Amino acid sequence: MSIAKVIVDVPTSQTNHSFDYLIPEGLEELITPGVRVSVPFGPRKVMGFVIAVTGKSEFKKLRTIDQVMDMTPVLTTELLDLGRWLADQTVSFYIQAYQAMLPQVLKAKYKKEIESLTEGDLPDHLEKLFAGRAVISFDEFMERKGNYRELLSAIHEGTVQINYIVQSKETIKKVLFIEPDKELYLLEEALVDLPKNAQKQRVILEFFLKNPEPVEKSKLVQKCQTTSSTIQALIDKNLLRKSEKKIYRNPYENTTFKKTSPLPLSNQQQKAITPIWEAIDQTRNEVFLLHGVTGSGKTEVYLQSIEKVLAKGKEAIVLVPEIALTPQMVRRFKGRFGGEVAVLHSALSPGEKFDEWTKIHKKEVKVVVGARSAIFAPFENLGIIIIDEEHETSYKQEEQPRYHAREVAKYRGQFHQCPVVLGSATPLLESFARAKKNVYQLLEMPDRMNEQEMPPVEIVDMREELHQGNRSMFSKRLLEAIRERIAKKEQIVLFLNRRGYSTFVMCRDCGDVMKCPACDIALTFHKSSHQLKCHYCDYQIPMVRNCPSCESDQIRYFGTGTQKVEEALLEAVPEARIVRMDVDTTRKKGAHEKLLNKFQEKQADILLGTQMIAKGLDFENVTLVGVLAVDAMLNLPDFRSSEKTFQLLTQVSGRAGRHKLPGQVILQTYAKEHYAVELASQYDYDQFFLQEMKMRKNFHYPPYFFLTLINVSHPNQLKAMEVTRMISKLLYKHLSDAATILGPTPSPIERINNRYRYQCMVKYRDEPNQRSIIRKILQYYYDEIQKNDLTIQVDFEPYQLM
Ligand SMILES: Nc1ncnc2c1ncn2[C@@H]1O[C@H](COP(=O)(O)OP(=O)(O)OP(=O)(O)O)[C@@H](O)[C@H]1O
Ligand SMILES: [Zn+2]
Ligand SMILES: [Zn+2]
Repeated sequence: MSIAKVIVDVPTSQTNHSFDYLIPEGLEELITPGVRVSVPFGPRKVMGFVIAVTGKSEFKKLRTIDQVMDMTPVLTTELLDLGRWLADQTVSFYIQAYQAMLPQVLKAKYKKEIESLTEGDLPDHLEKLFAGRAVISFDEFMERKGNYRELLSAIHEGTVQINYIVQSKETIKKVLFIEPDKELYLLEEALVDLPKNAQKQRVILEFFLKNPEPVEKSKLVQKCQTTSSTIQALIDKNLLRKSEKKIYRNPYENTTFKKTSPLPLSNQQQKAITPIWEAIDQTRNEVFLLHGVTGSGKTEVYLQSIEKVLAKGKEAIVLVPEIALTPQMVRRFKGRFGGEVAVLHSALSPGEKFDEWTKIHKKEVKVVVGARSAIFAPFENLGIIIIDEEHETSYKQEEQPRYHAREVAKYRGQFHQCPVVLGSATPLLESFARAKKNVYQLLEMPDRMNEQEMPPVEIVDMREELHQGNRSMFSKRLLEAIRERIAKKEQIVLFLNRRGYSTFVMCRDCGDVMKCPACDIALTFHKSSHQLKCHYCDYQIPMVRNCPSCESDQIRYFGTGTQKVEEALLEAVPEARIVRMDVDTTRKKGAHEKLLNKFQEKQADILLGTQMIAKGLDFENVTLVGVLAVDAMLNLPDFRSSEKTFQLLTQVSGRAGRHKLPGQVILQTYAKEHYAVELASQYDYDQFFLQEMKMRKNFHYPPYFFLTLINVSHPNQLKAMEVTRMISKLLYKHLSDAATILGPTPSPIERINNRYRYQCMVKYRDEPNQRSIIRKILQYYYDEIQKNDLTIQVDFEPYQLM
């Protein structure tokens, strides 16, 4: 008796364990761990993942698996274990973890078909089923009681394959091909016999005599300047035939990638890469922190590390933040490794993502470059994992399972005994601290490739501007510099810092920002109550009229949009040709690339945008980078606001003067003396690290303490508050005395979609029981979550504190 242990697609705490099902006869070989099945569950049929197969069960009456959904496992045993670990770490359901590892399309409904790949005969039963056809539906195979064992061995031999036919339109791309239906000499004869007036048909036949391969119909029409009816006429004569092919939609199809070869490494690159190469050679797991300034040539180090891995027949995962996954970036990897590379990012349609994933699953590629979820690429022989811009917050998933790709990378690195490389010009404080303690091996690349100094940074004090009567958002200095570059036909990147929303209160006269005395984060202005509140603890004061430091009445809250900036800029510099890049202008697919191309081809002088232009861009002609309002980020109610500001300023500055022309950076701020601004302008990461670590120590933040953020929301404000208070109480009671529980307090964004949001936060160093306590709390509220519209989110080591 064979029994499968199945995790069913019913995400509740009662069902968060495996269920035993009988494996029907004949399916024993097919049903292996990692395969999805359809099983009866209560009155319904649900999908489930087989996680193990055993010979016995402690239950007497077992139901039987209804159908098998995959012919080959979609999750490897490594990923099955990883999913379990992930669910435990993030206090989510096993099913959520498994689903997170697969492309969206596999969660939807789809049909399967079996395609014959052989010219010769298939095994008996199959041959009969196929009856000369190239493709049959899987349903037919089931209905006619096909032989699974035969099918499976045919799959292993590669004589048939299973195709997933996804029913949403955008996910399939079938292309019509035309090819000769007769031997070539017969085509030649037909050509001679064609009537004189069949000139158009003649062109097509001549084409095929020269190129007898199947050709896409649309290309044929184009190449022969012909029409469908002419082609059809030849098909009717049985000279040509149509065939449909499912092809991989290659999102970069129309881009040609120039083949690049490895560059001779600079001294610092050589020094950095040697220990990575050694780890690859010795099949040894180690985490490297590659700290290299912008333009130091980190990417080349990645490329040549991967080359080594490929030479050993192994595979590589490269993670790049979503917004840095530009065609420029993709080009660097495809240029070096060509068809070995799959690209996974969110701008692809579900179908395209599925195609890329399939290439990985079928082992047709050896390198994947992608955003966060690419960390789950089902490779089985990993030789390296690289995370570029490791400090980026987009590596943390902000829904269940709330995992961080870095932690998953470390897990997989250990499993495969391969190196994990974290690269950044501004490593996350926690990572740098680990490197200092030798938990990670630190690799430093302090110099730029072009051996130029980093571009000089000029800080403009916007308070001064105001005092001199300039109330606009551009300083005189910045406008002057912009005009100068336009006159010289050089280009400008203007960066508007506008992350999230800005409700901090600042004095425009002296730059003072209202902060919580206990938590050192900016207070948030609440319009409804006219109060200033801290979002970590419950400190609050009435909104002030005058600045407590300088008495000025120029105290107000802050924020502006890119569109407004564009208008103002055009007024000030009418000759400027501006490309604006923000969420609005890049909504359409391909828009991002188009805008960048426009700028690249110098059809614009100024690239104006938000964070999406801060990273990865490399334009030769950019000599000026301007940052309009540094302060918006500096004053987010987030203990990482200084660090994020430092990172962002460093990244933005890194866009200037990357090639021959010298660059310059102008930062506009009301907080000239802030250490994050000052040290960023000096590119002094080490000093920033020391200063920031002091703050973290004083106020008990990471890396000295860990945080857990619990967010409760409900349409009724009192309810949300009450539940949060109860949770705080329970945590206080069950955690150790060394843990601090802050709150309950309203979340920085107090209400979303008419739901009130409250939060509490745990600061702790070591609470081994925390996860099980939180699981119990969640179970306690289970009914209310199900029936009473309550949500409770738990975020371990949160990155978003809104
Ligand atoms: N060994 C080398 N020889 C010559 N040129 C190189 C070499 N390595 C890198 N470069 C070039 O130097 C420039 C900067 O390198 P790269 O973009 O890899 O730096 P980076 O550290 O990844 O920068 P960023 O963090 O800003 O993205 C690129 O134009 C790259 O082609
Ligand atoms: Zn003031
Ligand atoms: Zn506070």
